[in-house]
This record gives sequence, C-alpha cells and structure tokens, in this order.
Amino acid sequence: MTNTAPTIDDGHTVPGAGDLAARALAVSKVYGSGDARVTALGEVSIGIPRGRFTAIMGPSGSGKSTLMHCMAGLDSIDAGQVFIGDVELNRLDDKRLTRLRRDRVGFIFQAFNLVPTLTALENITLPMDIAGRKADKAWLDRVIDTVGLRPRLGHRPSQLSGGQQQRVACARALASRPEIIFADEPTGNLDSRSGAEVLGFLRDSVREMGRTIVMVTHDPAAAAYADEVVFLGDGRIVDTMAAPTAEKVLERMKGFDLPGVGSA
Ligand SMILES: Nc1ncnc2c1ncn2[C@@H]1O[C@H](COP(=O)(O)OP(=O)(O)OP(=O)(O)O)[C@@H](O)[C@H]1O
Repeated sequence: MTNTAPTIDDGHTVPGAGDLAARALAVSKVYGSGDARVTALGEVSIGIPRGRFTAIMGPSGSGKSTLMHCMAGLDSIDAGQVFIGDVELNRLDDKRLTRLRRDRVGFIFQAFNLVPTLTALENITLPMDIAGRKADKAWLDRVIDTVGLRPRLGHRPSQLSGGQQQRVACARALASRPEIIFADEPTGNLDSRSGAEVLGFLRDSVREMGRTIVMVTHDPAAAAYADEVVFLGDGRIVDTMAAPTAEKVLERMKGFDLPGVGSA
C-alpha cells in the first residue's frame, strides 16, 4: 500500500474524516542533522477510525513511538498535518495544545506513572481534579467495575501489583471519556497474565464502551487484541492487517527481518 491515503485498512471502506478520531497527513519528523540526521517519519499518512482498537507495530527504530507522540501532540512535526478530531494540532499554541491533550486525549504508558502518595481512586480522578472537572459518577463507576478495581480503590500504588497499577492507569485514561487514548507499550512491564488482563480490558473498553485506542506494541500477542494492525518500517507505513491473530502478525513481522523489506 502507499502511505498517502488517510486510512489504515485498505481492504475496507475508507472512513471519511468524520469517522476518524485522529489523522496524520504526510507527516515527517527528522532528528539531528548532518551525519546524525535520522528521518524518523517520512510523509506518513494514517487515519485512526473512531470506536476501533488500532495497534502500531514495526521493528525497533521504525518510528512507532515517534508517530504516536506526534499524533498525540506530545512532539512537534517537521512537515505535514496532525488532527485530533477536526482540530489541527500544528495551529495551536502551547496553552491550547495542553488544554486539548488534557480534555480530549488519554494516555497510558509502559511505566504506570501513578502518584505514589495518592490512592487508586485519587489517581484515577487526578486529571479531572486538576482540570477542575467533575467526574460523571455513572461513567466512573462503570470504568472502575470494568477494570475490577473496586476492592482496591483506597490502596496506594505500592500496595498494588503491576497489573493492578496499570489497570489504575487505564481507568485514569478512560475516566474523562477522552475522544482517543494513546497507549505506548502498555503491557511492556507486565507478566503475560497481567498483560492479558489489561489488553482484554482495553479491548472491552473499545467494544463495549465505544472508546478509540491506538497502541504501540512489540508483541504480536498484544497486537492480536486490536481490530487492525498498522506496520511501520523505516519511518513509513508498509502494511496493514485487519482481524489480526498473533500467528499472522508474527509471520508478517518476520518479513521485516529480510534485507530490503520495510524500507518501502
Ligand atoms: N530524541 C531523538 N533524537 C534523535 N533520534 C531519535 C530521537 N527519538 C527517536 N530517534 C530516532 O528516530 C527513529 C525512530 O525512533 P522511535 O523511537 O520512534 O522508534 P520505535 O519504532 O518506537 O522504536 P522502539 O521499538 O525501539 O521503541 C530511530 O532511528 C531513533 O533512533
């Protein structure tokens, strides 16, 4: 496939911009200069459909984290355009960009990034407390029950397992009902059982709660929880896969190790 169409699934109907929670159009990102110059992203175009779980995969250094950070407004771009909904991020000043991230975007990172002195519940509601927003109680209850944290709400992070801490981080990302959640290796620090719990929860939050999630992962088994997988190679989109299985994703990833593959 070319990487000019704003779609991630060239086997299906191309969603219109209205169906996209986020878009990148011909986005380029270059680090360094001279001999140290690295093109982390080369004119990447991608649309993230609403209400879907999208995984981004590719070899180490292929640009996964850079793409996610640029799409989430955490990093600047050198060329192209990035949109959350219909808002173009490059046009926002720092203050507006911070507000947009706070109000419309959720984040889950490999390191859980919880505040150690706060309880699980206080961590979950912290972004809304900072923003001066009141939690929608019914939604919050649903999120807490879905991640199975009700008996642990008064515990501090040090009293929780890694999997439980990441479930707190997931609940925190979901609590304000953001339009899109970006997850960067969310299971990278978890054993396979806790990882499967977190991934199952992320998938349920898409299927049952209508959320939109983009997840960067190295793990074919994690990518198999997604609705679509986008493969990056050398800073470009080189393939997409609908209805992934761990086996199919692994097979596709093996192709990247062949010389020349992944540099399309
Ligand atoms: N701050 C930076 N300064 C210089 N080069 C960078 C910087 N961040 C990333 N790069 C380079 O940009 C390219 C893409 O990096 P990126 O971290 O996006 O890849 P990735 O696919 O997420 O890798 P990994 O799977 O190893 O995390 C790599 O060649 C990397 O070395």
